Amino acid sequence: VQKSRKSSQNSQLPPSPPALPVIGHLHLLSSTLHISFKNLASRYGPFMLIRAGGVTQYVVSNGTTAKQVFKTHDIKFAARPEFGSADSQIYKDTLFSTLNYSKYWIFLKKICMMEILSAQQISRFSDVRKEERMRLLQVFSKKSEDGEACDVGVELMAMTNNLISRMTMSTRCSGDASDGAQIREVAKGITLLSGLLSLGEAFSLFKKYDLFGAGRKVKALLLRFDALMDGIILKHEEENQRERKDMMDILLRISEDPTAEVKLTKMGIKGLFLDLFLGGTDTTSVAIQWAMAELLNHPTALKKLQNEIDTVVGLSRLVDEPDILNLPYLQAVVKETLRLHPSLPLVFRKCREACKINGYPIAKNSRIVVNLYAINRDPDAWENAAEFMPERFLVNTIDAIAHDDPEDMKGQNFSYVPFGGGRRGCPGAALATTVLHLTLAALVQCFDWKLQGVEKVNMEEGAGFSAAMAHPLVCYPVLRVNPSEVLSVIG
Ligand code: HEM
Repeated sequence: VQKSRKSSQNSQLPPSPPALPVIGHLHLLSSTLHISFKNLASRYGPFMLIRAGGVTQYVVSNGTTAKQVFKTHDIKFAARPEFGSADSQIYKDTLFSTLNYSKYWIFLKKICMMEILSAQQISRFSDVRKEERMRLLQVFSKKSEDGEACDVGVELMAMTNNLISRMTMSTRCSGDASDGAQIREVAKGITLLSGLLSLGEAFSLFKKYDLFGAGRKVKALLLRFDALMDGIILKHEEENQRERKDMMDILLRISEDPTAEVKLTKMGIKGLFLDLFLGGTDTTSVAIQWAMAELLNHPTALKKLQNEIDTVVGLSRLVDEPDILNLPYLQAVVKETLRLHPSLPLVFRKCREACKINGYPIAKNSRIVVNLYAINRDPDAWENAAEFMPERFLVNTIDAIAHDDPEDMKGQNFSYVPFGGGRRGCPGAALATTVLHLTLAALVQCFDWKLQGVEKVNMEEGAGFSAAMAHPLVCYPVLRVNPSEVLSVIG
């Protein structure tokens, strides 16, 4: 066993656990990497060096250190490290989430923020969200009528897939043959395999050999995705008279604009679409699922939320998007859920230019992992950090963020970073929170939720990078307000 690299022994390097030859710290890491990193940080501090296989990375675990990555040196850390899976990545030059910081990435970011994920574009699709919410409520109503249990995650996943599919290309994922359904299948496969690849990649042991064949399978899926996208693009070019422009219409318009600062190619459009499907579906449905699980385990919070909705919205109509502003407890429940369960708990960045973090020199091209999970649960920043306490967001204390601060979801307070931070932070945060608020509100307005055979939901976290629940959330909806009846009231 090598000697621990304590800062006193080598002031150029941050603290690091004792390492084994060749594998380094691999033996200290589990498949829930964010939890392993958090546990190690409680011993080795908020900035530590972790070596696994051939990869050395700095791990950031508190708000003050994250602030240096997300704000002080934001532009220096605005790049992603290369992943070995890039070898099988046909979109490696166009995938927004993995692109290096470049003129092209800046161009795509502008398209995201000003066009396809802008507040205006999101609000144009509020009726689509309402329809999909209604479908979801009807599925649960039927289960309630039949006295059947439901797997909440499966239904939520179908809803978020339909939402993204309709916003991106005006089609639902219904029926096995629909474009949406096929894209969903391919994206699901890619997510699964990329999880495997990135895990191997994080430890860099199997990278060269692709032992599980995941690289080859990802490539095959990407080729299928590519062919599907060709068909979708063609259809959009033929039917370009849609009254409401979806994301594909907007991107095709930009691709044909001779004055655009950068040429958006068809490959570029496909890469961006892949990102929207990979980044925008599971993340949101997993967060709603965690919120439901926390509420089931905290019946007083569930009751309080239902009372707030009953008082503000009443029982004669369904909660709707303009209501969110008047539902502070709902906002607090969503914030507290994302604090405890950030859907992407680890953020990977690459250093573009040498700088210092916490006084330690960081060389160009070093890998940095920001552990959002550990930061959001830092006991120095949050009282009873592991407890689900939405009330903390209702008061303006030193460790709580004022619920009316519009910046607090965007990682401006660096002890609360569910969407990462800085210029590379999540561009879908506004869409995600809109969907989260409304779906959760509708689910608890219309139903009481019961467990059977167990007293508490098992909150164990699943393996991989997505921080999903390890066990399906299976429960019984009991009708409170019949969505079909109130729908007829609001027309
Ligand atoms: C609860 C839901 C969501 C959570 C918790 C979440 C979280 C994150 C996080 C932590 C990052 C990395 C940020 C960083 O490096 O600092 C990210 C990146 C990204 N997210 Fe989200 N996200 C969510 C929903 C969405 C949605 C709905 C979309 C789009 C439809 C989206 C699209 C993206 C994209 C494209 C990136 C890559 C950005 C880049 O590399 O510049 N996300 N997200």
